Amino acid sequence: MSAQIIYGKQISDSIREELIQEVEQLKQQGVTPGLVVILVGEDAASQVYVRNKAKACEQLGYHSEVIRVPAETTQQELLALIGKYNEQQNIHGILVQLPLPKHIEEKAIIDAISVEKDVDGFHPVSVGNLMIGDDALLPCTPSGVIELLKRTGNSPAGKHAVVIGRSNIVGKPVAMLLLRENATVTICHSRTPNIAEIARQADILVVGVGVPKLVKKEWVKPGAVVIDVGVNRLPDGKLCGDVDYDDVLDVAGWITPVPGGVGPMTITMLMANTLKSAKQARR
Ligand SMILES: Nc1nc(=O)c2c([nH]1)NC[C@@H]1CN(c3ccc(C(=O)N[C@@H](CCC(=O)O)C(=O)O)cc3)C=[N+]21
Ligand SMILES: [Mg+2]
Repeated sequence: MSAQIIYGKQISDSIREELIQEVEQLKQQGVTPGLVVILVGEDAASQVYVRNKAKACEQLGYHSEVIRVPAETTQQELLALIGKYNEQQNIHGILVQLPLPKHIEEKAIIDAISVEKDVDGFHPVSVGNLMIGDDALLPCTPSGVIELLKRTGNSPAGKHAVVIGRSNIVGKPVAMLLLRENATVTICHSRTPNIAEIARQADILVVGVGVPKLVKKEWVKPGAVVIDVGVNRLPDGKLCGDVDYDDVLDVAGWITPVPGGVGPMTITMLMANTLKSAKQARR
């Protein structure tokens, strides 16, 4: 028996088809969704993501701007740039690619983005809205994970979901969304002594830690849904997840590949957030 593969790329394509319909309606009302992506410095991995985001904007007919500034850009200069786009009417989403160079305080940058345009869902107010359950722009990777589960018939309700990783961009928000979807949620991290044992209790296992091939078949309950959020660039240039895919394939019931799993969904949810923000800006 081999796991069913969750083709995030295909699911992402069909969501984009749905979005295109909505974009056309909005455009008839005179509004074109607009996204600006700001890239500080020359990080090679970031270049790929930024290119994929621009491609998605083109596919959906958004207005998109990619602003590349040098690694030496000061925090003050970056804040001024954000201030400009906060005011700019044709821009509905602002994404500053992380990580930033060390001399820039990430928190100051995230705080400066207007909540209405926070399409990453990283602003403290967005995070608070997520916690409370209010309508918010949700972080893209976590909401992509939920979409993958729902659209493959793996609704989290009543399931035991185990999240490995507690980052602000993946672990914590994905745990909160799973809770909102009525899963019973356990969060494991680097100081959890018996991770494999806990992971093996999961009906849904979500892994986002940045350790290539950490999760082996002994960590997985037969038939479990395994969602791999890891995007690790190996020395040979290949992408690899946090799950040892080949090892886990025969045990899991469902599994996301890397690439082609969660990654494309992240970008599609960014497009969905930008559209949502553009719709809200009409009023
Ligand atoms: N402010 C901010 N927001 C982000 O959302 C953000 C960020 N900073 N910094 C970097 C991470 C990483 N990230 C990815 C997006 C798409 C793919 C993606 O499309 N992956 C494809 C393949 C890409 C490839 O081949 O390199 C896949 O998995 O199939 C991966 C990773 C967004 N991030
Ligand atoms: Mg992926």
